[in-house]
Amino acid sequence: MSAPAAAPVRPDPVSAELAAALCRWLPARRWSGLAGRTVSHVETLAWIPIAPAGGAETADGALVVLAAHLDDGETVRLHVPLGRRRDASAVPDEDLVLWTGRHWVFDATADPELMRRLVAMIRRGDRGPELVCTAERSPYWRPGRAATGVRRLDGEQSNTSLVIDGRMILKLFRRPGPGLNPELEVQRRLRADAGMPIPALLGAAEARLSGGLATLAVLTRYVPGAVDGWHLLLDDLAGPERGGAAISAAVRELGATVAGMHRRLAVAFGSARLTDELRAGLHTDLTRRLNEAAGVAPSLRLYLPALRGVLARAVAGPPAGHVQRVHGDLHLGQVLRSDGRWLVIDFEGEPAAPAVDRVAWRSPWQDVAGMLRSLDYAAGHAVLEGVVPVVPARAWVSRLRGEFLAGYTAAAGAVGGALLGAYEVDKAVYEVVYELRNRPGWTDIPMAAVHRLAGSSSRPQPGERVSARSGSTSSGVAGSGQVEEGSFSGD
Ligand SMILES: Nc1ncnc2c1ncn2[C@@H]1O[C@H](COP(=O)(O)OP(=O)(O)O)[C@@H](O)[C@H]1O
Ligand SMILES: O=P(O)(O)O[C@H]1O[C@H](CO)[C@@H](O[C@H]2O[C@H](CO)[C@@H](O)[C@H](O)[C@H]2O)[C@H](O)[C@H]1O
Repeated sequence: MSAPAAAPVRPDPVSAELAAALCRWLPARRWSGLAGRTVSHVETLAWIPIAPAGGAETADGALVVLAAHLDDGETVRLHVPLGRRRDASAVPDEDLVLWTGRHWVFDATADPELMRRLVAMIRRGDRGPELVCTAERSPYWRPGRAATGVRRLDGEQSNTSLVIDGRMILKLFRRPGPGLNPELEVQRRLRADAGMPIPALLGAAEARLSGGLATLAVLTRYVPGAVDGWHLLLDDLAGPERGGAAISAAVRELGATVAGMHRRLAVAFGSARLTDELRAGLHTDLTRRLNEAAGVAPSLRLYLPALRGVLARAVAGPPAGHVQRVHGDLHLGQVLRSDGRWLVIDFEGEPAAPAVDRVAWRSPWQDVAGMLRSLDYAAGHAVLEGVVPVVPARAWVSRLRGEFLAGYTAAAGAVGGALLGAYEVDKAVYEVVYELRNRPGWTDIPMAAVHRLAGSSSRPQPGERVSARSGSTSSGVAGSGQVEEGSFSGD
């Protein structure tokens, strides 16, 4: 299906005035990943009008792809859907970009009318000089259901998602890399596999850029009443049954679900035996990531020798296992529990990783390690918030790690060994950097895990403090970066 291409909103879409306003506005948006950085100028790579719906529209808008040039020489590609209205009183202040004297220009994801029009474009399969929309055949498109509204999610997100009428979720990718987005790629490749534990794909919007198509938005089925794993486990930590039979069974099932996901990804994308050569490459890669992380987070330097030892052990011993397409950033926030079933979302890989790394074949133990780290995170967060003391939190992690691994290994028919430990190190140091950049108050959670994973050789004495920012140690009371004996971070 195709509809006529919509006329441009105006001939010179990004005026000098709008460009200057965007330079000021972008760094404060979490999804831009530009906190604390300076955008010196923006360049318009695509300006795709949001087609009118054929009624009495009160807004116009466009899907805009910008190259944001930073004053340090880096250039970041961003998807910034923009809307324009005379009356923007319903638009939250933080979404307003510019008052032109006649109109407000704002983040179009704050505008339900514009977002509905985008969904309609996907449903029709609109195409234009810069646009390719595609719609899947799906019962979830069925008309006649109640229009309950458009709700933008307000949680921490790398992208921006909106729930449409409680039955679809529209995810706008904010950093559209060149080429097919890994999430859309997985959804398309596995759409016919009813057993793949992912929500059904409904459609997508892609931009034609000079380097090829870039994915701007994906529409999938919204799973009503779903609880993500992070909130489910935080609730359990705060509840009376903490680590009881029901949550243990759910976590064991989660292990089996992740194994099933790996099996299906391997069938769809292929796999290869983990040879000595591949293992050596893996070791080089993990060591490079560790060194880079230590460059950003000085607190890691103290632990480098011990952590390098863990990575080296992963390539000792006889090679076993295989590599394949994996999830790449698996954690409890990426799994949804609904009707006694787990579903996996967000196959984009690590938000900061280069596009080529996100789709590279890896050992499936990387995803397993991500989930184990996440169990540790939930406990660490509960301790940080004073919801649960350290000792029961440790016992909880230990128990649920065991359940997850039992579920995974039984379904996958394999055990992780040294490779799993190496991936836990990799994830924990990634998290230290992630938290320093995004949530400095949480940095103690992965730092405690780094301390545990490094073992006793670099262990500070009880009462000695490790500063996550400087890496220096000193005597002191509990505070930022403190690592306690009997840390909560697992067994
Ligand atoms: N199909 C879905 N059904 C219900 N909720 C969903 C669905 N997809 C995502 N969500 C919710 O949206 C949140 C963010 O989605 P996600 O794809 O992880 O975005 P991001 O890549 O920006 O982190 C998830 O944590 C989950 O709560
Ligand atoms: O969900 P994203 O793809 O944006 O992933 C990034 O952000 C995550 C946090 O939102 C971050 O995950 C870390 O914090 C989680 C709790 O908020 C925890 O469950 C994870 O285990 C921990 O890694 C993720 O690392 C980052 O890539």
